[in-house]
Amino acid sequence: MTGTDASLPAGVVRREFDGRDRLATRGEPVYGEPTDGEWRAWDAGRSKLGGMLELGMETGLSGGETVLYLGAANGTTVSHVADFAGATYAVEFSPRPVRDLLDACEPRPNLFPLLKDARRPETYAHVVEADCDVLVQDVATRGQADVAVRNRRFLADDGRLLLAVKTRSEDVAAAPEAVFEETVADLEPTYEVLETRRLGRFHEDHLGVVATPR
Ligand SMILES: C[S@@+](CC[C@H](N)C(=O)[O-])C[C@H]1O[C@@H](n2cnc3c(N)ncnc32)[C@H](O)[C@@H]1O
Repeated sequence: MTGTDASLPAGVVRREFDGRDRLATRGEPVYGEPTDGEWRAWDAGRSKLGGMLELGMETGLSGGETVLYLGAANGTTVSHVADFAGATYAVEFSPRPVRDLLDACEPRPNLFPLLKDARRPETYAHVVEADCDVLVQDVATRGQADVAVRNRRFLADDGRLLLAVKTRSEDVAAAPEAVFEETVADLEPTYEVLETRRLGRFHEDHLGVVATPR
């Protein structure tokens, strides 16, 4: 059974895998996820964006968007994004996961891997197209708000930032709430924050943020 859900982008459905209702996209499998015909389960426990969609956050995604994805790792989430989006630029600075990312890119002509540091957007500004619709960020590094601010230049004025903030990447000792507040405060001059939600059920100590450029 496949169900469409108005809050999900076109190309993302709810579908039953092994008796469990899961998010799914259509594409080649990447990380050993269950498949059913051309559908592949999107494991929200391994994907912050998947968790944001599962929790019903208003991501503004409708399908077909141009996406800049920061912190692509080995392609788990960005491969699902490329299954429903348009041109998808995947930035990752660690060479090891990029080898797997290249495999995920092979059957996806709209997915472009960039072995780059997301703190240095000037190093990929010549490749990424202007006015992206969506900036997805999951870098799990210190200075997550600063990375989002630096990459604002790629977003259209009415675009969306979909950010996963990991508290322990900022300060292992600080209370998660304090880190979340500080991160949102650092975003505020550059972005209007539309929604925040703890991703707890899927990702401990992570905050999902939806924002739009000011
Ligand atoms: C939590 S993992 C990302 C998981 C991935 N988003 C997914 O859901 O499939 C964080 C990734 O961010 C990468 N990263 C951290 N700092 C970075 C930076 N400054 N530039 C690019 N990538 C970075 C790490 O190497 C790591 O692969």
